[in-house]
Amino acid sequence: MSSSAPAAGIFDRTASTRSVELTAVSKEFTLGRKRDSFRALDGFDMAVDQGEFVAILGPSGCGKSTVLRMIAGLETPTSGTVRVEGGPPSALIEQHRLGVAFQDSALLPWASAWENVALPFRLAGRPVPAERVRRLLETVGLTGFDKARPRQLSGGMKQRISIARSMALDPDVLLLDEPFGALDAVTRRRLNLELGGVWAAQRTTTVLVTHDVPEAVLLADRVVVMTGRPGSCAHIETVDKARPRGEEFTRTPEFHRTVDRLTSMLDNSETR
Ligand SMILES: Nc1ncnc2c1ncn2[C@@H]1O[C@H](COP(=O)(O)OP(=O)(O)OP(=O)(O)O)[C@@H](O)[C@H]1O
Repeated sequence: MSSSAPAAGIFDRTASTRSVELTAVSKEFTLGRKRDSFRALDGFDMAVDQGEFVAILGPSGCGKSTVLRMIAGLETPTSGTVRVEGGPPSALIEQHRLGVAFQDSALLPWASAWENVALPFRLAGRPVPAERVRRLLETVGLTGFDKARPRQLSGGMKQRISIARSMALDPDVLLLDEPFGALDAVTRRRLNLELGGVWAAQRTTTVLVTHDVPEAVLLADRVVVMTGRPGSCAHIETVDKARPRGEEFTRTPEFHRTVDRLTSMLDNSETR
């Protein structure tokens, strides 16, 4: 079901199918008045093919969110390059071809579920296609909640709206940073299965940052395991399992072996 490979060489794929590419990326942050700097990422390489789902696992503080923020154009590398769909991240953002959902669902509190999902169309200055917004709400299981305000919804429902919103403009690349991190284990598992189903139908190129090893193995085509800070790529796991992947996949010995192997890698990763 799954296969391990050393970090080097696994991303040896044709450039024409490549969607996201980080090459020898390092990031230094400046801290405090003395302007001390510290290195968060060191020579990080990653490539994601079009239509691929890649999950990033790593110890706390190893730079996972920084990687995602670079792909989203919110941070720039100190050295190395970040290319998305063949150009700098800014090009994709200007064209509204990037979808983002983060841990805190960041919904507009005064707006209805429907208006929150419609927001990307308004920000892009496009007419809101009511039927598409309705279908997005249906896709994430929120039919009938279109008029509800975020405070009237559970945490899981808010995250579903956030994910529906990130998919609204049918982005070329979807970035998910711990989208289910604040949820209880049962809700998280259910939403994992739902996201897997939605994703299997759309196959949007996706990068997911997560602390949850089963979530990564269930959802991803490949799992990147990072070293401790400064973060680099320690290992890549290919999860070679057909989609859609249902709950039965999570009960297979292969699933548990892969989860155990990646968990022990994370347990052993130390700050360099
Ligand atoms: N804007 C910033 N200025 C200074 N340091 C930063 C900044 N952003 C991130 N860092 C630091 O860079 C390191 C990596 O942060 P990042 O949030 O990317 O890690 P992470 O792997 O996502 O962590 P976690 O798993 O705990 O969420 C951390 O030590 C963090 O404190």
